[in-house]
Amino acid sequence: MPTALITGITGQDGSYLTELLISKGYTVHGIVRRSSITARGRLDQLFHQEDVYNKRLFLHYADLSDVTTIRRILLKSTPDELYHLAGQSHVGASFEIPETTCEFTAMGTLRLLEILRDLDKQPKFLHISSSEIFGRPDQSPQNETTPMRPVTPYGIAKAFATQMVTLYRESFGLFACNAICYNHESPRRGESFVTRKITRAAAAISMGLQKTLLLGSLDGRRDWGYAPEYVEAMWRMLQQPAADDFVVATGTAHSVKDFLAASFDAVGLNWEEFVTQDPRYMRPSEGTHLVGDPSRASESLQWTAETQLPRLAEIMVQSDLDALAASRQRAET
Ligand SMILES: C[C@H]1O[C@H](OP(=O)(O)OP(=O)(O)OC[C@H]2O[C@@H](n3cnc4c(=O)[nH]c(N)nc43)[C@H](O)[C@@H]2O)[C@@H](O)[C@@H](O)C1=O
Repeated sequence: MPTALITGITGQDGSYLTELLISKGYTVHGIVRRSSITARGRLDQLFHQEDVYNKRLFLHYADLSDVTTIRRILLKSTPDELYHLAGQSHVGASFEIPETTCEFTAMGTLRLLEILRDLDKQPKFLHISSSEIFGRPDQSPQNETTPMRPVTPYGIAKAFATQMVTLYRESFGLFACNAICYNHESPRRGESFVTRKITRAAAAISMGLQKTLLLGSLDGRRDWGYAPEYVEAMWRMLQQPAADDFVVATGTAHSVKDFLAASFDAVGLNWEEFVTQDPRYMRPSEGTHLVGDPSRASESLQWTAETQLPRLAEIMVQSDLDALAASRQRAET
């Protein structure tokens, strides 16, 4: 059975992708950044399956700047497929830490490509790119040929990495793909991203645990899909006869206000009574009109995003309600 290596395995996408690959019979190696807190909660279900952890799922410590260790992990695990999901993924934070963002997101990707270039057995490579590379595009929806016009440090770092992946495919013959992913959410989304911040607040307010929700700009429109479906598209990309780039998106844009309405509707509340705008969450510059055209993915991968608003918000709110109820019960016993 095939072997995969995943950078960013402990993240939202990494955990869903690991579950998908394990269910398909893969052996999965994951690279984990060493830090004082080991945030592996998203992989919990797999750790508790006796025939999986340390039998078909192996974790290795390495930082994306640690070339010698990454090379050693690649040489020892000899993966057939390498999914590169790691990086500093918060667009707002990239204004505070542009250098760190470029270090991990841009240079981290280049370093991996350079290691692959020297390997005798080169795995198929998938880089998770982002709609942020388009920034303020001239055309809407965007597809794989839309020119990149990033307007955030994160988007600029992703544009660099995306272009490098294309270069290594075209000039060095690597089987290397960019999954140009639009926003994709789930109950495992980090709480600092707007969707999860909203669904958690809607759940907490409805349970009397929170009074208000502070947000930044409500004008943004995003193409929000469901993360477990997006990792399926990533896997399908590496099963193609030739490497290519694919937009992974629903094709429909919604506003932050739409997401608020769907989430607060799910608990029978009106969001306008609880939301206050706070300049601390405003960004110096924002991408606009970001909505993807997933036609190529639909035609070549037979992939379509199924879950959209309001269902997406309902799934996330229900999960937050369940988690808050469970933690309240633990506190009471
Ligand atoms: C495709 C792309 O998708 C994600 O990046 P993002 O689109 O920036 O996602 P977000 O959830 O941080 O913001 C969405 C919108 O919501 C607005 N917004 C308002 N108030 C708050 C607020 O309080 N927090 C946040 N985070 N956003 C807020 C914010 O200004 C923006 O207009 C990442 O996965 C990224 O890695 C990626 O690649």
